[in-house]
Amino acid sequence: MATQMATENSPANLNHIYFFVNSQAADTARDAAHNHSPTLPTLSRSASPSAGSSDGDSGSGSSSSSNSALNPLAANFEPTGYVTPPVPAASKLYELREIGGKGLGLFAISFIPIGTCIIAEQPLLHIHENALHLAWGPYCRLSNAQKKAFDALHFHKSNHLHLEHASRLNLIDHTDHSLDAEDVEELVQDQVRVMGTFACNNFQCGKGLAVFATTSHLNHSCVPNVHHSYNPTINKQTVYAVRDIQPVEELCTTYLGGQGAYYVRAQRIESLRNNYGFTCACASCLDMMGQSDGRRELMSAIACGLQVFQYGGRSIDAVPFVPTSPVMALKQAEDLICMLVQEGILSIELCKAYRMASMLALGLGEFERARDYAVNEAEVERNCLGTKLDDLVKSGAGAACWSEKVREAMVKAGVLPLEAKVKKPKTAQKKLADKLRRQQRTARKAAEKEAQIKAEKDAGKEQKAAEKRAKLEAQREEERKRKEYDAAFPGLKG
Ligand SMILES: C[S@@+](CC[C@H](N)C(=O)[O-])C[C@H]1O[C@@H](n2cnc3c(N)ncnc32)[C@H](O)[C@@H]1O
Repeated sequence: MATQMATENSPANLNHIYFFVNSQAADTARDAAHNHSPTLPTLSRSASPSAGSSDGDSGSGSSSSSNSALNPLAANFEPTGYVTPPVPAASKLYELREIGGKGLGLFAISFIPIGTCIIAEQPLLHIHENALHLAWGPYCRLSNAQKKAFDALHFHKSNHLHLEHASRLNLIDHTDHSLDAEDVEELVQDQVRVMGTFACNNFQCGKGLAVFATTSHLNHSCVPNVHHSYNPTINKQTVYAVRDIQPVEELCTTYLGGQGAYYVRAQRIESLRNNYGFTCACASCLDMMGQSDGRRELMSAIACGLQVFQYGGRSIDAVPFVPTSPVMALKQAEDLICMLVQEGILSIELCKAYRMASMLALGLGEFERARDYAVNEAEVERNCLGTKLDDLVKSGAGAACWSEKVREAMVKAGVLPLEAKVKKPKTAQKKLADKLRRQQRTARKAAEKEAQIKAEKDAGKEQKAAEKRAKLEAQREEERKRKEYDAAFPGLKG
Protein backbone atom coordinates (compact mmCIF):
# COMPACT_ATOMS: atom_id res chain seq x y z
CA MET A 1 0.00 0.00 0.00
CA ALA A 2 1.02 3.53 -0.61
CA THR A 3 1.17 4.38 3.08
CA GLN A 4 3.93 1.87 3.67
CA MET A 5 6.15 3.63 1.25
CA ALA A 6 6.67 6.62 3.45
CA THR A 7 8.79 4.88 6.00
CA GLU A 8 10.73 2.45 3.90
CA ASN A 9 14.39 3.19 3.99
CA SER A 10 14.00 5.65 6.82
CA PRO A 11 16.26 5.25 9.81
CA ALA A 12 14.50 2.67 11.94
CA ASN A 13 13.74 4.55 15.07
CA LEU A 14 12.88 7.66 13.19
CA ASN A 15 9.96 6.12 11.44
CA HIS A 16 7.56 7.61 13.91
CA ILE A 17 8.71 11.15 13.44
CA TYR A 18 7.26 13.72 11.12
CA PHE A 19 4.09 11.73 11.19
CA PHE A 20 1.99 14.50 9.83
CA VAL A 21 4.14 15.24 6.88
CA ASN A 22 2.50 13.93 3.77
CA SER A 23 3.80 10.49 3.77
CA GLN A 24 2.12 8.66 0.99
CA ALA A 25 4.25 7.74 -1.93
CA ALA A 26 2.89 7.97 -5.38
CA ASP A 27 3.92 4.65 -6.76
CA THR A 28 0.76 2.81 -5.97
CA ALA A 29 0.41 1.59 -9.48
CA ARG A 30 0.73 -2.10 -8.82
CA ASP A 31 -1.57 -1.95 -5.78
CA ALA A 32 -4.12 0.19 -7.48
CA ALA A 33 -4.22 -2.11 -10.47
CA HIS A 34 -5.79 -4.76 -8.28
CA ASN A 35 -8.33 -2.48 -6.80
CA HIS A 36 -11.86 -1.80 -7.93
CA SER A 37 -12.29 1.10 -5.55
CA PRO A 38 -8.90 2.36 -6.40
CA THR A 39 -6.54 3.54 -3.74
CA LEU A 40 -4.94 6.72 -4.81
CA PRO A 41 -1.60 7.89 -5.85
CA THR A 42 -0.97 10.78 -3.53
CA LEU A 43 1.13 13.85 -4.10
CA SER A 44 3.64 13.10 -1.48
CA ARG A 45 6.06 14.81 0.80
CA SER A 46 8.86 16.71 -0.73
CA ALA A 47 12.52 17.38 -0.61
CA SER A 48 14.22 20.39 -2.06
CA PRO A 49 17.09 21.47 -4.19
CA SER A 50 20.24 23.00 -3.03
CA ALA A 51 23.22 24.44 -4.74
CA GLY A 52 22.00 26.46 -7.58
CA SER A 53 20.22 24.42 -10.08
CA SER A 54 16.58 23.72 -9.94
CA ASP A 55 14.44 22.20 -12.57
CA GLY A 56 15.50 24.10 -15.54
CA ASP A 57 14.49 27.54 -14.72
CA SER A 58 16.92 29.24 -12.46
CA GLY A 59 20.09 27.47 -11.56
CA SER A 60 21.04 30.49 -9.52
CA GLY A 61 23.48 30.07 -6.69
CA SER A 62 21.29 31.92 -4.27
CA SER A 63 21.07 29.11 -1.78
CA SER A 64 24.72 28.20 -1.70
CA SER A 65 25.32 29.89 1.62
CA SER A 66 22.65 27.84 3.32
CA ASN A 67 24.03 24.73 1.67
CA SER A 68 27.44 25.00 3.21
CA ALA A 69 25.76 25.83 6.46
CA LEU A 70 23.81 22.61 6.20
CA ASN A 71 26.76 20.56 5.11
CA PRO A 72 28.74 19.31 8.08
CA LEU A 73 31.62 18.15 5.96
CA ALA A 74 32.10 21.45 4.17
CA ALA A 75 35.30 23.26 5.07
CA ASN A 76 33.38 26.30 6.25
CA PHE A 77 30.67 24.35 8.01
CA GLU A 78 29.16 26.01 10.99
CA PRO A 79 25.95 24.96 12.61
CA THR A 80 23.51 27.50 11.47
CA GLY A 81 21.52 27.80 14.64
CA TYR A 82 18.22 29.54 14.63
CA VAL A 83 18.02 31.74 11.59
CA THR A 84 15.22 34.21 11.64
CA PRO A 85 12.61 33.16 9.14
CA PRO A 86 11.43 35.98 6.96
CA VAL A 87 8.36 37.93 7.85
CA PRO A 88 5.60 36.79 5.50
CA ALA A 89 5.05 39.35 2.80
CA ALA A 90 1.67 40.93 2.63
CA SER A 91 1.59 40.87 -1.14
CA LYS A 92 1.02 37.73 -3.17
CA LEU A 93 4.11 35.69 -3.77
CA TYR A 94 3.02 33.68 -6.78
CA GLU A 95 0.64 33.50 -9.69
CA LEU A 96 -1.05 30.72 -11.64
CA ARG A 97 0.12 30.45 -15.22
CA GLU A 98 0.08 28.12 -18.16
CA ILE A 99 3.39 26.41 -18.82
CA GLY A 100 4.15 24.51 -22.00
CA GLY A 101 3.81 20.76 -21.60
CA LYS A 102 2.70 20.91 -17.97
CA GLY A 103 -0.69 22.63 -18.05
CA LEU A 104 -1.04 25.19 -15.29
CA GLY A 105 1.60 25.85 -12.67
CA LEU A 106 2.46 28.28 -9.87
CA PHE A 107 5.22 30.81 -10.45
CA ALA A 108 7.02 33.10 -8.01
CA ILE A 109 6.35 36.75 -8.80
CA SER A 110 8.70 38.09 -6.16
CA PHE A 111 11.76 36.87 -4.34
CA ILE A 112 10.73 34.21 -1.81
CA PRO A 113 13.29 33.60 0.93
CA ILE A 114 13.89 30.12 2.35
CA GLY A 115 11.44 29.23 5.11
CA THR A 116 8.63 31.45 3.81
CA CYS A 117 5.11 30.10 4.15
CA ILE A 118 3.83 30.48 0.60
CA ILE A 119 0.44 28.82 0.90
CA ALA A 120 -1.72 27.78 3.86
CA GLU A 121 -5.11 26.59 2.74
CA GLN A 122 -8.00 24.41 3.75
CA PRO A 123 -9.15 21.52 1.61
CA LEU A 124 -11.51 22.04 -1.27
CA LEU A 125 -12.67 18.44 -1.20
CA HIS A 126 -11.69 16.03 1.55
CA ILE A 127 -12.35 12.30 1.84
CA HIS A 128 -11.62 10.43 5.03
CA GLU A 129 -10.44 7.19 3.51
CA ASN A 130 -8.12 6.24 0.76
CA ALA A 131 -10.94 5.15 -1.53
CA LEU A 132 -11.45 7.13 -4.69
CA HIS A 133 -15.13 6.44 -5.22
CA LEU A 134 -15.85 8.39 -2.00
CA ALA A 135 -15.03 11.64 -3.80
CA TRP A 136 -18.30 11.75 -5.73
CA GLY A 137 -20.64 12.49 -2.79
CA PRO A 138 -18.62 15.41 -1.39
CA TYR A 139 -18.17 16.74 -4.93
CA CYS A 140 -21.94 16.90 -5.41
CA ARG A 141 -22.25 18.88 -2.18
CA LEU A 142 -19.75 21.57 -3.23
CA SER A 143 -21.01 25.07 -3.92
CA ASN A 144 -20.95 26.26 -7.53
CA ALA A 145 -17.79 28.31 -6.88
CA GLN A 146 -16.08 25.32 -5.29
CA LYS A 147 -17.12 23.08 -8.17
CA LYS A 148 -15.62 25.61 -10.53
CA ALA A 149 -12.31 25.51 -8.62
CA PHE A 150 -12.37 21.71 -8.61
CA ASP A 151 -13.21 21.49 -12.30
CA ALA A 152 -10.28 23.82 -13.05
CA LEU A 153 -7.86 21.20 -11.67
CA HIS A 154 -5.96 18.90 -13.99
CA PHE A 155 -7.67 15.68 -15.10
CA HIS A 156 -5.68 12.53 -15.72
CA LYS A 157 -7.08 9.07 -16.20
CA SER A 158 -4.46 6.65 -14.99
CA ASN A 159 -4.46 3.25 -16.69
CA HIS A 160 -4.00 1.72 -13.29
CA LEU A 161 -7.19 3.12 -11.88
CA HIS A 162 -10.29 1.38 -13.18
CA LEU A 163 -12.43 4.44 -12.97
CA GLU A 164 -15.34 3.32 -15.15
CA HIS A 165 -15.55 0.10 -13.21
CA ALA A 166 -15.42 1.94 -9.89
CA SER A 167 -18.02 4.38 -11.09
CA ARG A 168 -20.47 1.66 -12.17
CA LEU A 169 -20.01 -0.14 -8.84
CA ASN A 170 -20.58 3.16 -7.12
CA LEU A 171 -23.87 3.57 -8.95
CA ILE A 172 -25.29 0.20 -8.01
CA ASP A 173 -26.63 1.38 -4.66
CA HIS A 174 -27.76 4.73 -5.85
CA THR A 175 -29.11 4.17 -9.31
CA ASP A 176 -32.32 5.92 -9.89
CA HIS A 177 -34.28 3.39 -11.91
CA SER A 178 -35.95 6.16 -13.84
CA LEU A 179 -32.60 6.86 -15.47
CA ASP A 180 -32.20 5.52 -18.96
CA ALA A 181 -28.97 4.03 -20.27
CA GLU A 182 -27.82 7.36 -21.66
CA ASP A 183 -28.28 9.12 -18.32
CA VAL A 184 -26.41 6.36 -16.52
CA GLU A 185 -23.57 6.65 -19.03
CA GLU A 186 -23.44 10.40 -18.47
CA LEU A 187 -23.35 9.89 -14.72
CA VAL A 188 -20.57 7.33 -15.09
CA GLN A 189 -18.49 9.77 -17.13
CA ASP A 190 -19.10 12.56 -14.61
CA GLN A 191 -17.87 10.31 -11.84
CA VAL A 192 -14.87 9.27 -13.88
CA ARG A 193 -14.00 12.95 -14.34
CA VAL A 194 -14.32 13.67 -10.62
CA MET A 195 -12.37 10.57 -9.59
CA GLY A 196 -9.67 11.14 -12.20
CA THR A 197 -9.29 14.75 -11.11
CA PHE A 198 -9.18 13.76 -7.46
CA ALA A 199 -6.64 11.00 -8.16
CA CYS A 200 -4.03 13.21 -9.73
CA ASN A 201 -4.45 16.23 -7.44
CA ASN A 202 -4.82 14.82 -3.95
CA PHE A 203 -2.55 15.22 -0.97
CA GLN A 204 -2.49 13.37 2.31
CA CYS A 205 -4.64 15.35 4.74
CA GLY A 206 -4.61 13.87 8.23
CA LYS A 207 -5.83 10.32 7.84
CA GLY A 208 -7.68 11.12 4.65
CA LEU A 209 -6.94 12.72 1.33
CA ALA A 210 -7.83 16.11 -0.05
CA VAL A 211 -7.51 18.32 -3.09
CA PHE A 212 -6.82 22.04 -2.77
CA ALA A 213 -7.78 24.97 -4.96
CA THR A 214 -4.21 26.31 -5.10
CA THR A 215 -1.77 23.69 -3.81
CA SER A 216 -3.12 21.14 -6.28
CA HIS A 217 -1.78 23.30 -9.11
CA LEU A 218 1.80 22.65 -7.96
CA ASN A 219 3.74 20.69 -10.55
CA HIS A 220 6.34 18.10 -9.68
CA SER A 221 10.12 18.22 -9.60
CA CYS A 222 12.53 15.60 -8.23
CA VAL A 223 14.53 18.58 -6.90
CA PRO A 224 11.64 20.69 -5.59
CA ASN A 225 11.95 24.18 -4.23
CA VAL A 226 8.92 23.94 -1.94
CA HIS A 227 7.74 21.47 0.66
CA HIS A 228 4.08 20.66 1.11
CA SER A 229 2.56 19.10 4.20
CA TYR A 230 -0.67 18.97 6.13
CA ASN A 231 -0.43 20.72 9.48
CA PRO A 232 -3.09 19.41 11.90
CA THR A 233 -2.38 22.22 14.38
CA ILE A 234 -3.84 24.78 12.00
CA ASN A 235 -5.79 22.25 9.92
CA LYS A 236 -4.27 23.53 6.72
CA GLN A 237 -2.10 22.33 3.91
CA THR A 238 1.05 24.41 4.00
CA VAL A 239 3.65 25.03 1.33
CA TYR A 240 7.05 26.39 2.42
CA ALA A 241 10.04 27.54 0.41
CA VAL A 242 12.88 25.12 1.14
CA ARG A 243 15.41 27.35 -0.53
CA ASP A 244 15.50 30.92 -1.75
CA ILE A 245 13.28 31.21 -4.81
CA GLN A 246 13.83 33.84 -7.46
CA PRO A 247 10.97 35.67 -9.21
CA VAL A 248 9.76 33.79 -12.33
CA GLU A 249 10.93 30.42 -10.99
CA GLU A 250 8.23 27.81 -11.01
CA LEU A 251 7.20 26.53 -7.59
CA CYS A 252 7.53 22.75 -7.64
CA THR A 253 6.95 20.14 -4.98
CA THR A 254 7.67 16.43 -5.24
CA TYR A 255 4.97 13.85 -5.81
CA LEU A 256 7.38 11.14 -4.59
CA GLY A 257 7.87 11.03 -0.85
CA GLY A 258 9.75 8.90 1.66
CA GLN A 259 11.73 6.29 -0.21
CA GLY A 260 10.73 8.03 -3.43
CA ALA A 261 13.38 10.63 -2.66
CA TYR A 262 15.98 7.93 -3.27
CA TYR A 263 14.48 6.53 -6.47
CA VAL A 264 16.74 6.49 -9.49
CA ARG A 265 15.51 8.09 -12.67
CA ALA A 266 13.97 4.94 -14.17
CA GLN A 267 11.95 4.29 -11.02
CA ARG A 268 10.75 7.87 -10.91
CA ILE A 269 9.79 7.85 -14.57
CA GLU A 270 7.75 4.68 -14.13
CA SER A 271 5.96 5.95 -11.07
CA LEU A 272 5.20 9.41 -12.44
CA ARG A 273 4.07 8.09 -15.80
CA ASN A 274 1.81 5.48 -14.31
CA ASN A 275 0.18 7.74 -11.79
CA TYR A 276 0.29 11.18 -13.35
CA GLY A 277 0.93 10.61 -17.02
CA PHE A 278 4.05 12.73 -17.52
CA THR A 279 7.78 12.37 -17.87
CA CYS A 280 9.74 14.61 -15.56
CA ALA A 281 12.42 16.82 -17.06
CA CYS A 282 13.84 18.33 -13.88
CA ALA A 283 17.54 18.94 -13.27
CA SER A 284 17.93 15.53 -11.67
CA CYS A 285 16.07 13.67 -14.44
CA LEU A 286 18.16 15.43 -17.09
CA ASP A 287 21.16 14.70 -14.88
CA MET A 288 22.24 18.30 -14.93
CA MET A 289 23.65 17.84 -11.46
CA GLY A 290 25.93 14.98 -12.43
CA GLN A 291 25.87 11.46 -11.01
CA SER A 292 22.34 11.89 -9.74
CA ASP A 293 21.41 8.25 -10.17
CA GLY A 294 24.60 6.98 -8.55
CA ARG A 295 24.14 9.36 -5.64
CA ARG A 296 20.51 8.42 -5.08
CA GLU A 297 21.36 4.73 -5.22
CA LEU A 298 24.11 5.20 -2.67
CA MET A 299 21.90 7.29 -0.42
CA SER A 300 19.25 4.60 -0.53
CA ALA A 301 21.80 1.93 0.42
CA ILE A 302 23.23 4.02 3.26
CA ALA A 303 19.82 4.94 4.65
CA CYS A 304 18.85 1.29 4.52
CA GLY A 305 22.13 0.22 6.15
CA LEU A 306 21.69 2.72 8.96
CA GLN A 307 18.19 1.45 9.53
CA VAL A 308 19.41 -2.12 9.85
CA PHE A 309 22.23 -0.93 12.14
CA GLN A 310 19.67 0.65 14.45
CA TYR A 311 18.09 -2.76 14.88
CA GLY A 312 21.46 -4.39 15.48
CA GLY A 313 21.46 -6.18 12.11
CA ARG A 314 24.38 -7.01 9.85
CA SER A 315 25.14 -6.64 6.16
CA ILE A 316 23.58 -9.06 3.77
CA ASP A 317 23.68 -9.05 -0.03
CA ALA A 318 20.53 -6.98 -0.31
CA VAL A 319 21.71 -4.48 2.31
CA PRO A 320 25.44 -4.13 1.83
CA PHE A 321 26.17 -0.95 3.79
CA VAL A 322 25.33 -1.83 7.34
CA PRO A 323 27.91 -0.08 9.52
CA THR A 324 29.93 -2.25 11.86
CA SER A 325 30.43 0.33 14.59
CA PRO A 326 28.77 3.50 15.89
CA VAL A 327 31.73 5.52 14.62
CA MET A 328 31.25 4.11 11.13
CA ALA A 329 27.50 4.68 11.41
CA LEU A 330 28.05 8.34 12.28
CA LYS A 331 30.40 8.73 9.32
CA GLN A 332 27.77 7.20 7.03
CA ALA A 333 25.03 9.41 8.44
CA GLU A 334 27.24 12.43 7.70
CA ASP A 335 27.87 11.14 4.18
CA LEU A 336 24.13 10.81 3.75
CA ILE A 337 23.61 14.40 4.86
CA CYS A 338 26.19 15.61 2.35
CA MET A 339 24.68 13.65 -0.49
CA LEU A 340 21.15 14.79 0.32
CA VAL A 341 22.34 18.37 0.20
CA GLN A 342 24.28 17.81 -3.04
CA GLU A 343 21.25 16.18 -4.59
CA GLY A 344 18.99 18.99 -3.51
CA ILE A 345 16.88 17.03 -1.05
CA LEU A 346 16.57 19.43 1.83
CA SER A 347 13.41 18.52 3.63
CA ILE A 348 12.20 15.66 5.75
CA GLU A 349 14.75 13.08 4.63
CA LEU A 350 17.42 15.59 5.59
CA CYS A 351 15.77 16.12 8.98
CA LYS A 352 15.90 12.37 9.53
CA ALA A 353 19.55 12.21 8.53
CA TYR A 354 20.43 15.04 10.92
CA ARG A 355 18.52 13.30 13.69
CA MET A 356 20.34 10.06 12.98
CA ALA A 357 23.72 11.83 13.07
CA SER A 358 22.75 13.64 16.27
CA MET A 359 21.64 10.42 17.96
CA LEU A 360 24.79 8.58 16.95
CA ALA A 361 27.00 11.46 18.07
CA LEU A 362 25.19 11.56 21.40
CA GLY A 363 25.69 7.81 21.79
CA LEU A 364 29.39 8.34 21.25
CA GLY A 365 29.49 11.11 23.85
CA GLU A 366 30.22 13.73 21.19
CA PHE A 367 27.90 16.26 22.73
CA GLU A 368 28.75 19.36 20.77
CA ARG A 369 28.35 17.50 17.52
CA ALA A 370 25.05 16.02 18.70
CA ARG A 371 23.81 19.48 19.57
CA ASP A 372 24.93 20.99 16.25
CA TYR A 373 23.09 18.33 14.29
CA ALA A 374 20.00 18.79 16.47
CA VAL A 375 20.11 22.52 15.76
CA ASN A 376 20.40 21.90 12.03
CA GLU A 377 17.53 19.45 12.13
CA ALA A 378 15.42 22.10 13.83
CA GLU A 379 16.32 24.62 11.18
CA VAL A 380 15.39 22.35 8.29
CA GLU A 381 12.20 21.37 10.07
CA ARG A 382 11.24 25.00 10.51
CA ASN A 383 12.00 25.78 6.88
CA CYS A 384 9.70 22.97 5.77
CA LEU A 385 6.94 23.07 8.35
CA GLY A 386 6.99 26.48 10.00
CA THR A 387 6.64 26.99 13.72
CA LYS A 388 3.02 26.18 14.50
CA LEU A 389 3.80 22.62 15.38
CA ASP A 390 1.80 21.93 18.56
CA ASP A 391 0.84 18.47 17.35
CA LEU A 392 4.41 17.54 16.60
CA VAL A 393 5.54 18.88 19.97
CA LYS A 394 2.75 17.00 21.75
CA SER A 395 3.80 13.78 20.09
CA GLY A 396 7.37 14.31 21.27
CA ALA A 397 8.59 13.66 17.74
CA GLY A 398 9.72 17.07 16.52
CA ALA A 399 13.15 18.60 16.45
CA ALA A 400 12.48 20.76 19.51
CA CYS A 401 11.89 17.67 21.66
CA TRP A 402 15.06 16.07 20.41
CA SER A 403 17.07 19.25 21.09
CA GLU A 404 15.73 19.19 24.63
CA LYS A 405 16.83 15.57 25.06
CA VAL A 406 20.31 16.47 23.85
CA ARG A 407 20.41 19.36 26.31
CA GLU A 408 19.31 17.13 29.17
CA ALA A 409 21.98 14.57 28.27
CA MET A 410 24.58 17.33 28.21
CA VAL A 411 23.47 18.61 31.62
CA LYS A 412 23.56 15.06 32.99
CA ALA A 413 27.06 14.57 31.63
CA GLY A 414 28.15 17.82 33.25
CA VAL A 415 28.93 19.39 29.88
CA LEU A 416 26.30 22.06 30.41
CA PRO A 417 25.44 23.74 33.71
CA LEU A 418 22.10 22.70 35.14
CA GLU A 419 20.44 26.02 34.50
CA ALA A 420 21.72 26.19 30.92
CA LYS A 421 18.99 26.58 28.44
CA VAL A 422 19.19 25.90 24.76
CA LYS A 423 19.33 29.43 23.49
CA LYS A 424 16.43 30.10 21.27
CA PRO A 425 16.73 33.54 19.76
CA LYS A 426 13.58 35.32 18.89
CA THR A 427 12.45 34.81 15.35
CA ALA A 428 11.60 37.79 13.18
CA GLN A 429 7.93 36.90 13.40
CA LYS A 430 8.11 36.71 17.17
CA LYS A 431 9.90 40.05 17.33
CA LEU A 432 7.29 41.56 15.06
CA ALA A 433 4.46 40.03 17.09
CA ASP A 434 6.03 41.37 20.31
CA LYS A 435 6.38 44.80 18.75
CA LEU A 436 2.79 44.72 17.57
CA ARG A 437 1.65 43.65 21.02
CA ARG A 438 3.63 46.48 22.61
CA GLN A 439 2.19 48.98 20.14
CA GLN A 440 -1.30 47.69 20.77
CA ARG A 441 -0.81 47.93 24.53
CA THR A 442 0.47 51.50 24.25
CA ALA A 443 -2.38 52.45 21.93
CA ARG A 444 -4.89 50.86 24.29
CA LYS A 445 -3.49 52.75 27.29
CA ALA A 446 -3.49 56.03 25.36
CA ALA A 447 -7.08 55.45 24.29
CA GLU A 448 -8.08 54.66 27.88
CA LYS A 449 -6.42 57.82 29.16
CA GLU A 450 -8.08 59.93 26.48
CA ALA A 451 -11.42 58.41 27.30
CA GLN A 452 -10.87 59.19 30.99
CA ILE A 453 -9.96 62.82 30.30
CA LYS A 454 -12.98 63.17 28.07
CA ALA A 455 -15.19 61.60 30.71
CA GLU A 456 -13.81 63.98 33.34
CA LYS A 457 -14.29 66.92 31.02
CA ASP A 458 -17.77 65.80 30.22
CA ALA A 459 -18.49 65.34 33.91
CA GLY A 460 -17.15 68.88 34.63
CA LYS A 461 -19.22 70.35 31.82
CA GLU A 462 -22.25 68.51 33.02
CA GLN A 463 -21.79 69.89 36.53
CA LYS A 464 -21.40 73.46 35.28
CA ALA A 465 -24.46 73.10 33.11
CA ALA A 466 -26.42 71.73 36.07
CA GLU A 467 -25.29 74.64 38.23
CA LYS A 468 -26.28 77.08 35.50
CA ARG A 469 -29.63 75.36 35.15
CA ALA A 470 -30.16 75.50 38.91
CA LYS A 471 -29.20 79.17 39.00
CA LEU A 472 -31.56 79.93 36.16
CA GLU A 473 -34.28 77.98 37.84
CA ALA A 474 -33.68 79.89 41.11
CA GLN A 475 -33.84 83.22 39.24
CA ARG A 476 -37.08 82.17 37.59
CA GLU A 477 -38.53 81.07 40.89
CA GLU A 478 -37.61 84.39 42.49
CA GLU A 479 -39.14 86.25 39.57
CA ARG A 480 -42.32 84.20 39.83
CA LYS A 481 -42.60 84.81 43.59
CA ARG A 482 -42.06 88.52 43.15
CA LYS A 483 -44.81 88.65 40.54
CA GLU A 484 -47.15 86.80 42.89
CA TYR A 485 -46.31 89.22 45.69
CA ASP A 486 -46.81 92.22 43.42
CA ALA A 487 -50.17 90.85 42.40
CA ALA A 488 -51.19 90.28 46.00
CA PHE A 489 -50.05 93.68 47.23
CA PRO A 490 -50.40 96.03 44.25
CA GLY A 491 -50.18 99.07 46.49
CA LEU A 492 -46.73 98.23 47.57
CA LYS A 493 -45.47 97.93 44.03
CA GLY A 494 -42.63 100.21 43.17
C1 LIG B 1 -1.43 18.08 -9.45
S1 LIG B 1 -1.50 18.45 -11.15
C2 LIG B 1 -0.43 19.80 -11.22
C3 LIG B 1 -1.03 21.03 -11.82
C4 LIG B 1 -1.44 20.90 -13.25
N1 LIG B 1 -0.32 21.15 -14.15
C5 LIG B 1 -2.58 21.82 -13.59
O1 LIG B 1 -2.71 22.17 -14.77
O2 LIG B 1 -3.36 22.18 -12.73
C6 LIG B 1 -0.61 17.10 -11.80
C7 LIG B 1 -0.48 17.11 -13.29
O3 LIG B 1 0.34 18.16 -13.73
C8 LIG B 1 1.19 17.74 -14.77
N2 LIG B 1 2.57 17.80 -14.29
C9 LIG B 1 2.98 17.92 -13.02
N3 LIG B 1 4.31 18.01 -12.95
C10 LIG B 1 4.77 17.93 -14.20
C11 LIG B 1 6.08 17.94 -14.77
N4 LIG B 1 7.16 18.05 -14.01
N5 LIG B 1 6.19 17.83 -16.12
C12 LIG B 1 5.07 17.71 -16.89
N6 LIG B 1 3.82 17.69 -16.41
C13 LIG B 1 3.66 17.80 -15.07
C14 LIG B 1 0.81 16.32 -15.09
O4 LIG B 1 -0.09 16.35 -16.14
C15 LIG B 1 0.15 15.85 -13.81
O5 LIG B 1 -0.79 14.84 -14.02
